[in-house]
Amino acid sequence: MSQQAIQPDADVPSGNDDAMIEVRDLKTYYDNGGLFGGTPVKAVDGVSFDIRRGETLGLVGESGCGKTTLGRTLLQLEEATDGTVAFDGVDITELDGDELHEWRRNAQMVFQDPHSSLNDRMTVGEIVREPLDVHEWETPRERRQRVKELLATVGLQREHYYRYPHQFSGGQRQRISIARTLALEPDFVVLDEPVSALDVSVQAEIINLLEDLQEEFGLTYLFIAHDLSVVRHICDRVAVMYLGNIMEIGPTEELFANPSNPYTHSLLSAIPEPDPTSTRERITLHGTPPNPRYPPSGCPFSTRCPARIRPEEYRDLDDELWTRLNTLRSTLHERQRADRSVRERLRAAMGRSTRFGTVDEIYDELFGDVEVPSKVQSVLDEIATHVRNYDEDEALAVFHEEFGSVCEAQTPSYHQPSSDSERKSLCHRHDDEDYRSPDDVLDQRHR
Ligand SMILES: Nc1ncnc2c1ncn2[C@@H]1O[C@H](COP(=O)(O)OP(=O)(O)OP(=O)(O)O)[C@@H](O)[C@H]1O
Repeated sequence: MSQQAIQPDADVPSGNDDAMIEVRDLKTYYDNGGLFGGTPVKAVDGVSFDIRRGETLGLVGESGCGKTTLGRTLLQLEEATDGTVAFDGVDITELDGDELHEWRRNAQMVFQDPHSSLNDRMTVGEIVREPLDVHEWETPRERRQRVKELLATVGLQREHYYRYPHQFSGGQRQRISIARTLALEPDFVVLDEPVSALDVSVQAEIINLLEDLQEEFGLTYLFIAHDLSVVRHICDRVAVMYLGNIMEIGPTEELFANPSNPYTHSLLSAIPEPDPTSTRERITLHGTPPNPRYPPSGCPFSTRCPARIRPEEYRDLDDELWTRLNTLRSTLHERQRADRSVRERLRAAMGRSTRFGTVDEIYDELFGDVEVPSKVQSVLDEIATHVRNYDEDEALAVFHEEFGSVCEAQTPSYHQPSSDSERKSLCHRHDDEDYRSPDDVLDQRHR
């Protein structure tokens, strides 16, 4: 099988000519704007992908991984820090003023919560008409007429024009938002968790409406969602995001049936298994994602990855112990970045307990009930000495020296199973000359 590596910042060939939006090495950092700048939050940290005309691309990942920021940056509601977003060949990150105002007609967003996204002091008619007013579309009479048609299109009644949003249910309010979104006949719509806030019974109605509208008006969607079953139903392709990066992208059914990336494996494994005879174990993701202000070195997923590559001499170490060692690494990272107040330091110096557990507590918690070989124990002892001296940097250096691998030493490249494949996955393990594949490792450990 030939493997083709693409650097994350490379101009990724789309493999198809029907790309409506081409995103290349896009970064969106939030700067707190403090006096001395400070370290920015890397909400989107170098993503490249295409969105094809007429498709629905799903965007999934844990809370805080950068989905909304990415969606907003595609619409220029957030300013890109770096990279390009070409919309029908025009780099919209370069637009401003009148050009940006004019371009905005093409692209709209539907928000998660229909209760807070509609202005309760405006009538439904005024809300839906507002974009037409802003863009001075035709005459006021024609605008009113258009709004009434839009209300009918989304399954509301023309008489609803004069009512207020609070008179409507959640599902109806989301229909109002959708009507407003369609007012200027956009080509591209970002749907940011459009059904998450709705009752399950209403979710299907709104999903059906979105599918009908897509067909009728030839819309292209970016569908941001937590609920993977909805994504599986509605999306043609899916991008899986973690800590500002796209870990895997590919056709929905292929990706759900046969995930390539360890993060996709972990995310899908959280969905209840429909087959009761399946012997596959759930993969439990330990800890929370790292702070996007201080992403780890190497692979973004390395601190939690159930398939992290081990140094040769630890290949056969007990899996549970290996997991605990990874948890220790995450804990050291968190302590390294935590803002320790003067009071905390004083309490520690006086031997009183602090909100930072002592290293003995942490070791007891992590290693108290597992057998630790003497070689590992002596490294743990060395790490503990540095932690007692509040030198987490040195503790991590010792950790990486002994237990580290390519996963934290180098940023992985994207791999495609073959040059014409639509799948891409960001993981060192795809380099099958040197390592076992993610599938192999996870199958063995989680069967
Ligand atoms: N305006 C902002 N200023 C600073 N940081 C921000 C801002 N907006 C988002 N962030 C941070 O950027 C990161 C990505 O946030 P974002 O809302 O894009 O993630 P998400 O995947 O959409 O999360 P959720 O699923 O919870 O909506 C988070 O760490 C978040 O705290």
